[in-house]
Amino acid sequence: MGSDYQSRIPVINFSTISSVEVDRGTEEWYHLCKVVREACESYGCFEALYDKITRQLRAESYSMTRQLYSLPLETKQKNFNPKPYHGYAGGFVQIPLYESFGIEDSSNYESVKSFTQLMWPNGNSQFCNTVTAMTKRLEELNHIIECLILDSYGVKAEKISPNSVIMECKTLLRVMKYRAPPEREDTIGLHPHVDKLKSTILCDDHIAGLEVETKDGQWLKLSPSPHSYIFLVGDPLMAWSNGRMHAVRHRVMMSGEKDRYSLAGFTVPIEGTIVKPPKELVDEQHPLILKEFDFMDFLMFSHSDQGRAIDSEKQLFSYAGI
Ligand SMILES: O=C(O)CCC(=O)C(=O)O
Ligand SMILES: [Fe+2]
Repeated sequence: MGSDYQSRIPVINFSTISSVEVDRGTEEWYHLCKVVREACESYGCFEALYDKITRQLRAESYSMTRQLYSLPLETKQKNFNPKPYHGYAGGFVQIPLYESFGIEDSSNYESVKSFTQLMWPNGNSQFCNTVTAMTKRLEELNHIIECLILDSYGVKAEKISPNSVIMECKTLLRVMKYRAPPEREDTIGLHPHVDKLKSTILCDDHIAGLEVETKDGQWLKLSPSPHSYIFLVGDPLMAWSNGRMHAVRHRVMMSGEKDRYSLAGFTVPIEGTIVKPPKELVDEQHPLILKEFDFMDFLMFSHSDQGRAIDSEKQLFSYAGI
C-alpha cells in the first residue's frame, strides 16, 4: 500500500515577499496563504526558502554558537532557568550526543546581554549583536507566516503586537549541538517529540539530522538548502487552529563524523496567555476539540512526572481534551 505523503515536506518560496505591508492582498500572497495552510494541515511543517537572512549572518551565528559550546561545563550551567526549555540542557544518559542553550527574549539586546554576562564576565558585544540580528530576521519571517496563516483562515487579528498576530509571543533562541556518534552510524540525537512552544523556525549548519514524521508514520529525512528555514507547528498553534493544523512529531538522528549545530527561534506565548481558537475557527462542522488552557500551566504539566509519562503528541489532549 502506498503512502499519501510525498517523500519531501513542502518547499515554499518566501523570497518573493518583501514585507507584509507591501505584499498582503496580492495574488502571490493568496497563493502563499493556500500553500502554507495546506502544508501546516497535512505535514505540520514546511521548508521556507528565505533569502532575507544573509549567508554572512547565518555563518556568524554558527561561529557564535561554536564559541558558546567551547566554554567549560560549569560556565554553561550558569544558563539556568526554571522554565522548561529556557536554560542549558545536556549530559542526558539517553541522549548523550545532545546539548542545548536557551536565550530568552533574544531579539532584545538587554536580555541577550545578561545572558552573555553569565557566559563571559566581561561581556561579548559581538555575540549580542549577532544573536539579536539573527532573531530579528527570524521574527520577520515568523510574522509573514503568521499573517499568511491568519488570512488563510479569514481570521481577524485580535491583538497586534509588533511580531505576533496569532498570540502574543517572545522569541526564545535555542542553539543545539549534537556530537558525532562514536560509532558513526545512525544514533538518536533527540527523541521524537512535538514542540510545546507555539511554533519553531529552525536551521542547521548543513549537517543533516532532523527528521519529521508524516501522519501515516513514515520518517522523512530533511536536507534543507543553505537558504532554508524549517517551520514546525507546535501544540499551542495546533490548539489555536482548533485541530486543523498538525503538531508534527520530529526527532534528530545523527550519523557520520561531524558534529551538528542547529539554531531555532521558538515563539513562546507570554505568561498569562490563555490558548483558545478564534471564533471563526469554531462552528458546527468544527466543534471545539480542546478546553482553553493557560500556556505556562500546560508547559509545566508537560515537564511534570505525570506529563512525562504521556507520549509527547498526546500530552495536550490528555491535559485539555474535551
Ligand atoms: O536540532 C534540531 O534540528 C531539532 C531541535 C528540536 O526539535 C527542538 O529543540 O525542539
Ligand atoms: Fe522540537
